[in-house]
Amino acid sequence: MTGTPPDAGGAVLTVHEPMTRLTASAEGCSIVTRGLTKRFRGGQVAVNDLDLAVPRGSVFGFLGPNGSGKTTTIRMLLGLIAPTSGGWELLGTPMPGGAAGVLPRVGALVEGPAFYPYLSGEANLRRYDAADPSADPRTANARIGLALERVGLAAAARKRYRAYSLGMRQRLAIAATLLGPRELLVLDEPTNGLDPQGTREVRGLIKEVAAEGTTVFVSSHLLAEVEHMCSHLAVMRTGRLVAQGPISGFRELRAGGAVRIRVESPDTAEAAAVLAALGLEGIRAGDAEVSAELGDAAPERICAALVADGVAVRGLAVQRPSLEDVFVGLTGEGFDVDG
Ligand SMILES: Nc1ncnc2c1ncn2[C@@H]1O[C@H](COP(=O)(O)OP(=O)(O)OP(=O)(O)O)[C@@H](O)[C@H]1O
Repeated sequence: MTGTPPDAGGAVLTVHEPMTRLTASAEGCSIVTRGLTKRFRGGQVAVNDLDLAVPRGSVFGFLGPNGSGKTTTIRMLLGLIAPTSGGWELLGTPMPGGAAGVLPRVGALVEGPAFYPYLSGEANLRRYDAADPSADPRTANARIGLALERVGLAAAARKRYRAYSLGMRQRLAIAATLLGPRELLVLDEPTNGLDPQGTREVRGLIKEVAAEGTTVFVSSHLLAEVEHMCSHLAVMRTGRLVAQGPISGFRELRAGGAVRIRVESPDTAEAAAVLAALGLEGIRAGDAEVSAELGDAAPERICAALVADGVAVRGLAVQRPSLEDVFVGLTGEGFDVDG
């Protein structure tokens, strides 16, 4: 394989445009995929030639619009479905051959676990624990107690599941993934359907688990969520990886994006003409505002030119691109910013 080495925690952002091939080495990575591809019967290519490198110890946001292939990728990683081609490693071990040794060290939340509404949180976890052949029944109490403690449900352990809030239910689902010591946690859209309070709870919990040294791989279609939680990001678009790297790299991409000047005015045609006469590019006119790329122009000169031309200026703002703009540029689609 040729091309860019994987970023295993450095400051390099790989933007796959045109698609570049990672020399994905397992060193320093909890997850590595090489050319991972899934074509469903019927011809749909859900994941296309995916090269991921997830640094050990990272909180890795796997971001993409609905249908971009996140769940399919996660299901392949966990051995729930077989890839059409390509390979992958978990915790430095080639898969699927190493599954028996590796999967007990990996906690996963893909489809929400089925809990019994009339049983307590603790009793539900006990059922989960009992179903795990690798778990020693003699230490079940300690394991369950610790898992409940870690997700902040120790006080509500005896409450029935049906009395739990949405956030508590999801924390219990995460507790079920933490019944053993895990080096890697894989969570598919863990805050989907949660209210803001539940989202905060789960986000806080993920940060705590990561602070204890567990690598967390978390998928989301919500940009705002991963932005505040993750150290690294990968962005998917229709089954392909468009960029991956530390979040700082995405912020740099934003800093390098075009700064725009926005003029609020009822005289949009005149304002646009003044901006054009000043040599500004990328002019966009709306109902009561006009914007353009600022380039090297000084905002105060633009303001003076508008006023000198008799344009009624109601507002003037210099705008840096948001991280949202960066993603729209990478994926061609917007993300739900607030959920
Ligand atoms: N079992 C299947 N058979 C055929 N097509 C499938 C199957 N599972 C998923 N797909 C298709 O593969 C594509 C990727 O789906 P996937 O669920 O992986 O995306 P996603 O990014 O997780 O989206 P979402 O956030 O909506 O779950 C979609 O077009 C989906 O319709």
